[in-house]
Amino acid sequence: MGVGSCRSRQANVSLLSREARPTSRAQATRLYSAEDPLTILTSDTLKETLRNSSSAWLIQFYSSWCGHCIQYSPTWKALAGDVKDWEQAIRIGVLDCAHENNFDVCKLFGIHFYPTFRYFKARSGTFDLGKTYRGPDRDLQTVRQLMVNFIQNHTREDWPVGCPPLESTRSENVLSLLGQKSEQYTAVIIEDEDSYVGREVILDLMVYEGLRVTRALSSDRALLEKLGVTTVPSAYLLHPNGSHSLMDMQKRLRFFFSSYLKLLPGVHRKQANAAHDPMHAGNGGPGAAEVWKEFDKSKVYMVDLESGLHYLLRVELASHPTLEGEELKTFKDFVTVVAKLFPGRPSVVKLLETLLEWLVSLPLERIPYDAILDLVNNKMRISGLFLSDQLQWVGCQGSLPELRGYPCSLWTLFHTLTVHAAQRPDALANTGLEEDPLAVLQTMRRYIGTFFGCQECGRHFEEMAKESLSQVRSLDQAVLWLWSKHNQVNSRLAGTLSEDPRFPKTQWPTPDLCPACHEERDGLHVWNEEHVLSFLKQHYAGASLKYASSPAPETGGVAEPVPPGDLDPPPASDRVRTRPGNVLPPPTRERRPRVQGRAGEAGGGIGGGAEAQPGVTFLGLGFSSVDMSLCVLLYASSCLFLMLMFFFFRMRSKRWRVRHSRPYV
Ligand SMILES: Cc1cc2nc3c(=O)[nH]c(=O)nc-3n(C[C@H](O)[C@H](O)[C@H](O)COP(=O)(O)OP(=O)(O)OC[C@H]3O[C@@H](n4cnc5c(N)ncnc54)[C@H](O)[C@@H]3O)c2cc1C
Repeated sequence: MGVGSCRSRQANVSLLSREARPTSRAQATRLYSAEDPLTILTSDTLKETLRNSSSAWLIQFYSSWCGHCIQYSPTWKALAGDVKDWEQAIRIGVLDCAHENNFDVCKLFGIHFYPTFRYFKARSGTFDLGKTYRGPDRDLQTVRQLMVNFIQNHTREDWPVGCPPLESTRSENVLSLLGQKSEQYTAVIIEDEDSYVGREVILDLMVYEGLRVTRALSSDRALLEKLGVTTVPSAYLLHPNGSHSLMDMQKRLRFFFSSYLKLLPGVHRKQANAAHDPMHAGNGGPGAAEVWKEFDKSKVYMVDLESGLHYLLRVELASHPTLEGEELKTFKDFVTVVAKLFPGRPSVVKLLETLLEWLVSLPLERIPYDAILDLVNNKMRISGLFLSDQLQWVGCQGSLPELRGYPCSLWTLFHTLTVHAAQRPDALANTGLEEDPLAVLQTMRRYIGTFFGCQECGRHFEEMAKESLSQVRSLDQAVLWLWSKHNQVNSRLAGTLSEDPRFPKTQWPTPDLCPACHEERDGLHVWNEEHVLSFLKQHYAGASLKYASSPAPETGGVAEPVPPGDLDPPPASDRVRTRPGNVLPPPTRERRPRVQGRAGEAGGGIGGGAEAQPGVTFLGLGFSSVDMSLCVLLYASSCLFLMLMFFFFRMRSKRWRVRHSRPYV
């Protein structure tokens, strides 16, 4: 890119004293890390990487001491994230010429200024120094469009292996497909000749299967007329069943077109491991072993949150035999936050509140987790306390048993808690956590770091927290912080094996959920955070929250999967009212935390099975079935006693009357 901003100091650097080198080395790793969505190249890897590469490359040769390079690095990272899905066509790399190991290779490639941007063609068998970009404009959109141009400069012979054709198609090619059945969708982006939207959408979708994207030009009048296109860019969709229609887009932007197409049913990211692909798995179809429950992705399901809480309290934490010190403090804070903010059904909230009261009243410095489990399992049989011990995923169900589930519910739980903290700022009053906008996030951070089973996830989360959590100043900012960090994780995990092909990791909320959240500035997708915040509040605390009837223990049967249609709101009145007919767990000592199969699997739970005993509420007091039996017994014996007394006195008075009615002789 034109005249570099910092002149190469290779000669000088090589003369640096040994003392100066560690600084240079430390800086060399400062600008880019393995977490960034780009390839960090070195003298050992550069030539080998470029030789016969199946994709083209755009490499920034930078110097970590160069101020311009430092300032430009966020743009470069954003660009790399933006075009991550183009990797089979063109890849983004960096090489730090300030690193002493790289001096030679930078010299070999003739790098004199930093940063220097070089394009390298795909499938080049010979040593190639690349083509330097010399334009003055380095903004993200310009560079991205240049990448498209560069790909198009390839010939048929050296065309990147996985890259689909980018040239426009002719009307007859599109018209001949109308009404034809096919195994996949075909999307046609109709646009002006100088527009990049079509080519960018083609590249965005190249790692997805179940769909082919092509582009046609607005100058093709016959096509526009036939398809009824009046404005460009537009997208026309041909369905596998032969039907076809114009795509109804809220905004005619690349991000909107791409997101819409990625979310079409049957369209999913190609997996490196086909075993993960539900379309290729066993007898086919997602959740073949499970009963798949249709659900509404614009809703949050209480059954997911409660299943997550069950797993967290009875399985994840139960692997710690005792809690003490920092662990105990983290657990207490976690229970405080959920007891005060969890928008659950009364029986669950009452259980959490009882657990909190118990923890607060206990002066112990060390608590065996079994004691906590007894309470979670309601061994004391306090009426109105109940948390199902069945794992039932609805919004968090995965297409394979190992995908989604608990981690999905954990994210959902913490988003819900941050939003409820922002909606009800007084909820944490008198807990020691009040007035702290970071209360929920710090609790989450400590929970994830201390207890979350995925240690690597905890390490990544801690890095993000260290970097920016201290900048959060308000409860609203806390909501947005967690949202943006979750998106960062989504972006890092897109295309990896933990991604469920049926639920691709996208930047969330997608345009179909919140069109107003998305905007475009200078060709780059940007978030409208005001709209994102109100969307999150509505999604995690508003009408989107769907309450599910938990397994119905009253029936004495095994819990049924909860169909989304059966999801009812909780009693609106209060959070601690006992639900009539609530069920208490059996008081078995041997009771262990149990992880059950997905919904639909057989198995009793706390609430499933003949052991369940109903309780009753009277004047706000909970009575267990034992209490009730004693009452009945007492009542019956009192009646008997009164009747006996009645007959006794009656007989006595009769005898007395007979005696006194005799005339004195
Ligand atoms: C703290 C934490 C760190 C993790 N780190 C890693 C890791 O390093 N490596 C790894 O492989 N896995 C990690 N995981 C697991 C991973 O993030 C996913 O949870 C898992 O792969 C399941 O993904 P999912 O498709 O169900 O969606 P999830 O990412 O779990 O999201 C659950 C639901 O939240 C909503 N959502 C999505 N994005 C957002 C957002 N930005 N803001 C608000 N709501 C959103 C959507 O409705 C989505 O269905 C982590 C999980 C947690 C809780």
